[in-house]
Amino acid sequence: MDRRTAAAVVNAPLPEPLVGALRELARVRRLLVALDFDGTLAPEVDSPEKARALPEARAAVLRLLALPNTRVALVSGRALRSLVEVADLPDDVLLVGSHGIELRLDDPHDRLALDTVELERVDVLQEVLSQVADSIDDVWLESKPAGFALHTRLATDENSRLAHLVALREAQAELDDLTIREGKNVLEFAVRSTTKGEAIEHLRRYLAADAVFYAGDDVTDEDAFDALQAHDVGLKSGDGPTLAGFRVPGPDEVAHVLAALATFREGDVHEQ
Ligand SMILES: O=P(O)(O)OC[C@H]1O[C@H](O[C@H]2O[C@H](CO)[C@@H](O)[C@H](O)[C@H]2O)[C@H](O)[C@@H](O)[C@@H]1O
Repeated sequence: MDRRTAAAVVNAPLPEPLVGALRELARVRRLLVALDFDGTLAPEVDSPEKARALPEARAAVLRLLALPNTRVALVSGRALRSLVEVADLPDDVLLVGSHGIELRLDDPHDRLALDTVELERVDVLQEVLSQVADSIDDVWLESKPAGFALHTRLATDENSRLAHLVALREAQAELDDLTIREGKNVLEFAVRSTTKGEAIEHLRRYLAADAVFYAGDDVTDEDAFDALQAHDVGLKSGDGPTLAGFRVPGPDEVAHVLAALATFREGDVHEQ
């Protein structure tokens, strides 16, 4: 799509039911805006460290952050450290990393503490999965505090399938009760089982939020959509089955929706 067509798509009016839902949501007293990062705020790229939120999405997030009783959280599969780097947002953005395992809320000293058994299991996982990544072309391993992501984005379909098969077989032969998640060109292994849905429930309680907006694009975001309640709004970015109430084609349109939510909420604040 060329830039003019893309601009026309993004500036196209949002569907009326979505606009109505955003207007309603903008009126609640305490609002949580929870956002997945890759594929939602940031277009997908080959190197995870190069991913950045679209400028329009970042601008909308900053507008939301400036509003009273409005908190923004990033809820990502990335390790917290990686999320902090690529997101580059102010410290009052709440962060959830590793699909819910890591949290950085308002206390910057909060740290994930794995017990000895978990640490040993991470070591075993590293040994097994490194061997898989080292033995198959264009497959690489991303390290996270409680596990690993086996990336196959640049591998052939055949090598990607092979990497998944061998990694599953070898990891499960060594360790039981692993949490295994398949995402976009990635297979993730963790020694803890927390989900993005649990993270949403935790954030809702932590903030005493009256309603939640959640946007996400991948399979693990479905846990978050599943945790939404009747008065919340879920927005799926891109294709694939979803529990979300609304869908847009991708990050450009997510940015448009966030800007609309900011505009409605700014209007309501001025009316109060
Ligand atoms: O929950 P998210 O914020 O969407 O994070 C999910 C995974 O994102 C990253 O991988 C994905 O995005 C990369 C950059 O666009 C892409 O190269 C890769 O193919 C995707 O799987 C991240 O590296 C993972 O750790 C996250 O779990």
